[in-house]
Amino acid sequence: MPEPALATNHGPAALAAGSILYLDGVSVSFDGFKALNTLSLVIAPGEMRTIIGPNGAGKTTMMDVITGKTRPDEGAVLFDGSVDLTKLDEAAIANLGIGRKFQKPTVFENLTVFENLELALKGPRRTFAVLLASLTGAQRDRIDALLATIRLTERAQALAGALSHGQKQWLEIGMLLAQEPRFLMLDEPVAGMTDAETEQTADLLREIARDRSVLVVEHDMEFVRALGCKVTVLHEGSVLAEGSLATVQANERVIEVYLGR
Ligand SMILES: Nc1ncnc2c1ncn2[C@@H]1O[C@H](COP(=O)(O)OP(=O)(O)OP(=O)(O)O)[C@@H](O)[C@H]1O
Repeated sequence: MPEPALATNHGPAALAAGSILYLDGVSVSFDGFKALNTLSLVIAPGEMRTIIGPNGAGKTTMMDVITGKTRPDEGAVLFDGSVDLTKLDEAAIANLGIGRKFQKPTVFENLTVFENLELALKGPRRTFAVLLASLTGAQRDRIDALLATIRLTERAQALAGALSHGQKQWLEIGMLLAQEPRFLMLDEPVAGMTDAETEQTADLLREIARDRSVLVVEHDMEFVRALGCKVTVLHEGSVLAEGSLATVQANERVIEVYLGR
């Protein structure tokens, strides 16, 4: 039998094969302005990655492309090595196990913390009728585990509306985790949090990244440092630098972009 044509360990196909998320040469234009400009990025299974970059660098557009909200003009966007996300709608992409947390928490303020998680649990009936049906022991255990992960065990019966801003963010992370995502994106999760909450959020994210890939878009450099993962710097829709936080902070081009020189 002849050898397969792609019997190389180096080409794009090989890079994509071992990845959870693979972006190659992705461009998006709005009225001729390139919000993403041949962006390439590879995230490994189980990896946590932070994306930083000045305002307008393309971070939101990149997440919109991954979740199917925005279609790229060109380029490859593959999930799990081979699933072409540019061919799927937002619901299908969410069903693949790609979760996204927006900056502002969106929890049901008039329900308890427990009920919010109950609603979010993976299942065929994600409606309020779920709250009337009794929980199985396994579902109850799952909610208890989620409460522990998001540090809200003590607040399980509190109304979500009574939580602090940081706790609301954790609850929403718990609601996303309830859907068992394989790849979770978070947009500035610690904006508006106290220092103590920010520190706990870094611990929380490191914990959840043990079982899934996590991408964090962030401006808070202390938080980025606490996450301790590889950092990608976006600028004008492309990758400007990539590496440890110390490496990218020492990069001349990164310094120029951030200081506006
Ligand atoms: N729907 C749109 N129509 C026109 N221009 C857009 C649209 N969405 C984004 N842009 C432009 O594309 C560029 C990249 O925007 P994007 O929101 O992706 O950047 P960002 O890195 O998320 O910035 P920020 O940190 O401010 O949120 C910006 O110049 C923005 O004005």
